[in-house]
Amino acid sequence: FRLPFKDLLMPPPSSRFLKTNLNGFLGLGNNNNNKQEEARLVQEVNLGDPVVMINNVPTVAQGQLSTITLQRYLSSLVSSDESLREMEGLMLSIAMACKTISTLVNRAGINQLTGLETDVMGTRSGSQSGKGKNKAKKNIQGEDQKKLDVLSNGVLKNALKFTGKLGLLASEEEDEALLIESALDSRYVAVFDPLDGSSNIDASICTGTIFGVLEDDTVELKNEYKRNNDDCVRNADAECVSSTEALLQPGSQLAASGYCMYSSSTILVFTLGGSHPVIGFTLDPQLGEFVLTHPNMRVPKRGTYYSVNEGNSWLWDASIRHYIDKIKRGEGETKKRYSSRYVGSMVGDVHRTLLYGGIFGNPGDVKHRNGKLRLVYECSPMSFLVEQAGGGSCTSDGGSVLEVVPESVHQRSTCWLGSIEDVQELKSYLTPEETN
Ligand SMILES: O=P(O)(O)OC[C@H]1O[C@](O)(COP(=O)(O)O)[C@@H](O)[C@@H]1O
Repeated sequence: FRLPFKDLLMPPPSSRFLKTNLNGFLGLGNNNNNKQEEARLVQEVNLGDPVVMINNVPTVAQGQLSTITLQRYLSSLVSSDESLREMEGLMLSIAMACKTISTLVNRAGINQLTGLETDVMGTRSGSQSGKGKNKAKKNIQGEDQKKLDVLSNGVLKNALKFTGKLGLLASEEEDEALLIESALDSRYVAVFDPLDGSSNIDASICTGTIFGVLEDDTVELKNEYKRNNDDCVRNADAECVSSTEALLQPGSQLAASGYCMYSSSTILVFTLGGSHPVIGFTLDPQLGEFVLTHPNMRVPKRGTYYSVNEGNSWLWDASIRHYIDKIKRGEGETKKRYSSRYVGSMVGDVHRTLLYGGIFGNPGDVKHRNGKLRLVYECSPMSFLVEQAGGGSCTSDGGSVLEVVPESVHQRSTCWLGSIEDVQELKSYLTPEETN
């Protein structure tokens, strides 16, 4: 069956999807008891009894995990902690956007959504053909934007705006932070990379969405708005741009962070910080719902994989080259030889590191001192998540990623994260004086 294109940008209609297609998927004929079975399934996955939580970790009988949808998990959390109600709305909107982006990514080749986002240039400047030349659009960091970068950005931006729970947002694909006039009183601000690893998108290699939610100093936002006579500076899309510092908070201040990985499965992994676990939900294509698959993700204390772009090793600091050399020769603390695993999509490499352990890094080098990754919407949200799962993270000078105070929304930062013992071993190379 084919979904008309416009439906791709609409929130995936889980129950309608279920109603129209479950029979087909489950190969059920359409007689009465199948209808009852269908109704029971809808009932159970969406509403069901409150989820039993021990220390905020959903605790269910084996084999029952997948009856817990994201919606059910969040409503159970809110039933025991009303202060999470706004976060529930935000997470459900982020999940809806990720479902939509997952569909866009899966069908990119079918819908001609691969390739670069372009501008038609020079029609008037007397070009012979009279036809303009397509020129790749670039984001503020000078990177070519993929069509799916721009589409995913639109999907997530609108999903967050529509919640009415966010006063400010920043994205890798937006030159400036955007003030949401209709929600200046809201409690939260959000940062995101709508499609991370987009250099892999046209080859259908895993990509992902990274997000972070911070508590907001609303007064600051309102004052800025007031200072502009209840108006604001607007960008080409008439959106309010903001120069407030509400987004420039260290990662340790995050109220929630996570990613959604688009790969052989679509997996949403996040934490609400504090006493909440790092938890993972897999998109069930039959139900169109995220169902619980990873109730309490913990990074193994030690791994046997390193994940870094070794193509740049000749440009690295000697201490980093020394560390990687030692662990791959089996001359590190464990005397085990480490294997290299590198997808080139941070979300994919971090997801594997969260599950299997080891270390992922974007170390920076003599050419790019601060590496390639952005602090506010890549390094901080991912470090917050990995540390919440019992792992570690640091910058290439051995400092804490989560304590770096951003000076600008798009600033880059070096970043290492993974198993706590692996990060500590790396730090012993980066700051020998501190560790000896
Ligand atoms: O090409 P390099 O230097 O290995 O860098 C790869 C890194 O860059 C990224 O692709 C940056 O992501 P974007 O696609 O969001 O710009 C990361 O996903 C990945 O870890």
